[in-house]
Amino acid sequence: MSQTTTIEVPEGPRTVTLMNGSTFSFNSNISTTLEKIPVVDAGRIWSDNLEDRKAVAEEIREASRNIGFFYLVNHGIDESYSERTFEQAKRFFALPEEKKMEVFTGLVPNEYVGFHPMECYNRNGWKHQDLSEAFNWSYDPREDPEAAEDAEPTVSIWPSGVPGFREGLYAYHGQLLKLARRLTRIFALALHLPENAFDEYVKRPEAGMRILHYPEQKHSVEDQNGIGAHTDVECFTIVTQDMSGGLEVLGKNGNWIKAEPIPGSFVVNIADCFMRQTNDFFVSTVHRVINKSGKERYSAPFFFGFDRRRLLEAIPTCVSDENPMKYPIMTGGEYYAWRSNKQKSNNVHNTKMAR
Ligand SMILES: O=C(O)CCC(=O)C(=O)O
Ligand SMILES: [Fe+2]
Repeated sequence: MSQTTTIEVPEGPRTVTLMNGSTFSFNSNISTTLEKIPVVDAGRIWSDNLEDRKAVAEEIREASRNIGFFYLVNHGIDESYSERTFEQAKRFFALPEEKKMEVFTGLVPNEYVGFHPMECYNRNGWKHQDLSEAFNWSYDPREDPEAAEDAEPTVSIWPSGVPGFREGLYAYHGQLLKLARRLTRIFALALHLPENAFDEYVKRPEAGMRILHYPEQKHSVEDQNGIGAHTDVECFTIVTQDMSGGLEVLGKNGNWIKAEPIPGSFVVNIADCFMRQTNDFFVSTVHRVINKSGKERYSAPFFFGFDRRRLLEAIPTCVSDENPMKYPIMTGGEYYAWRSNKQKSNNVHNTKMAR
């Protein structure tokens, strides 16, 4: 999600500066499956036995500190929810551009919600704009079966005259909320904290979601991304991808690793707030999408983080006198708004509108 700009390096590795301020390099645009993304069996996260939950938490701990990505299989969410979401995505993206622009993201300050048109960002400053379009929506307590009484919604904008669109998307969102709250408990165990350590932080979570459409790649992979290399903003992301492939993860050695689709699985990745709060113990790994499948690709990432009213403080097991907190402390709300505005300021439609 975050925006990036390229520092031109004529030959050798390409270097990119991320929206969170850090810089990374990669060796070439070739991606392989030589390195493997770990597969975690989610069945045990629902076990009544604490030892089972601790065992799966240790697997997630290792994945989160080493590569920052893992597949989650056997998660228990019926596939009909993702199928319905992809049907709604196909329907929405097929609408005329003027209709989609009725919910243009530029209409909502400080939030990342609404429609992000095709080729409106160029996250890595490549020759051609990123070849994807997206629609984002956010947390609404009316759609959360476990909502706290005082929970306020974050604004979302919905297109008129598209019956079933909002309902279909929130049906899946509600299922993912339940899974994400459970995973938050497992992440607490993974950080060697009591299982309920983060419960208060996700009663009113930051829980935005998006549907994305990537047409078939038009230009060379040297000149265009589907979504350019970036890191996500919140604590962790749960991605549903179709069977097209194209999601790539940057390994520590600077090579791109393919996150090949595993039917019925999620791809889970650590995002920047968790990296900050764990003082870099968990890695928020750079990733991108280039759709070389020869067909349209659809995906649905769910971004989960802590209550925006709370401070993003250091996690106690990740700081010490020898290893003090590296990041300034601010509320979730301050951090999310800063990132949304930074990303959206690079939307070419905003520039056009300002002229
Ligand atoms: O489409 C995907 O598989 C991932 C998209 C993504 O990384 C994002 O929206 O942050
Ligand atoms: Fe992402």
